[in-house]
Amino acid sequence: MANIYFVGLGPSKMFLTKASIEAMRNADLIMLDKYTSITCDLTAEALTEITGRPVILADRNLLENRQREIIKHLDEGRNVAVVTVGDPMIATTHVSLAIEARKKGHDLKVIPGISVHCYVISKSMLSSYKFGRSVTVTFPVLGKLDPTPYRVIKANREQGLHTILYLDLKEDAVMTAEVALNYLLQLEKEIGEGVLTHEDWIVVGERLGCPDERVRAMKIKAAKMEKFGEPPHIIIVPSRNLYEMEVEALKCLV
Ligand SMILES: C[S@@+](CC[C@H](N)C(=O)[O-])C[C@H]1O[C@@H](n2cnc3c(N)ncnc32)[C@H](O)[C@@H]1O
Repeated sequence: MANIYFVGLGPSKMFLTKASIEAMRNADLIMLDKYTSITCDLTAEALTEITGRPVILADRNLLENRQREIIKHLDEGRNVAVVTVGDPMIATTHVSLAIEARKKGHDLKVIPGISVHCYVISKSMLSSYKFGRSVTVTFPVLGKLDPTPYRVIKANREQGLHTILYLDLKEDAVMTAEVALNYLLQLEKEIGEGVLTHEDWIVVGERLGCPDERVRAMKIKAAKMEKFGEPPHIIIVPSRNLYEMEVEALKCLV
């Protein structure tokens, strides 16, 4: 019987918690999830330096399809920490590994970290009670855009809710805010239900938690001219029925 820790690291080194460091130090082996998020400074080397433990980079294939190899470490008595940038259970795919390990009788410990989800809500100063379902803007497949983000923004707006847009991450491509915005405006052109207009506000978060972080509110017409910095980026599409206080808060981000 061994322990499997699912550890949230937060967005960058300075947001590591005591609890996350302690959990990693209790592990014999650290697996750093390298595919569900990206960060400016939470490298394998940085984690080894902080914890003194060996760190391996874990890709989607290992964490989703080769779970047996991880369970084998546990069966042989080694404690494993699966560590994720942000929170280990928010907008990630680690639950199935957690369930599998638990079914095999291993001890399951989840150590929350500051998720980009919470981080951007806080920085936007929009009402946290008014966030609806979040969604990922994905790269086109065979030249075709997935309309799901458009549909989700529409459904949220119909209920007066804000939408968080995660941007696609692939081994070889990271979606920027410019690209995501182009895709959304292309969907508006194709579907034409007036979900996104040039007068709508968006909030764009760039490199949250890093020294060069920026969180800015702008109208879509201005965002189209904007050059954003290095990724990762995240976007909020606020509802159209903003409280007066929310409007004032957005003005602080202009
Ligand atoms: C699927 S979410 C992973 C969420 C992660 N489990 C967490 O709790 O933070 C990954 C997406 O969030 C956004 N993101 C992650 N970290 C970010 C950061 N530091 N700054 C801006 N956007 C970020 C990007 O759009 C990225 O593709």
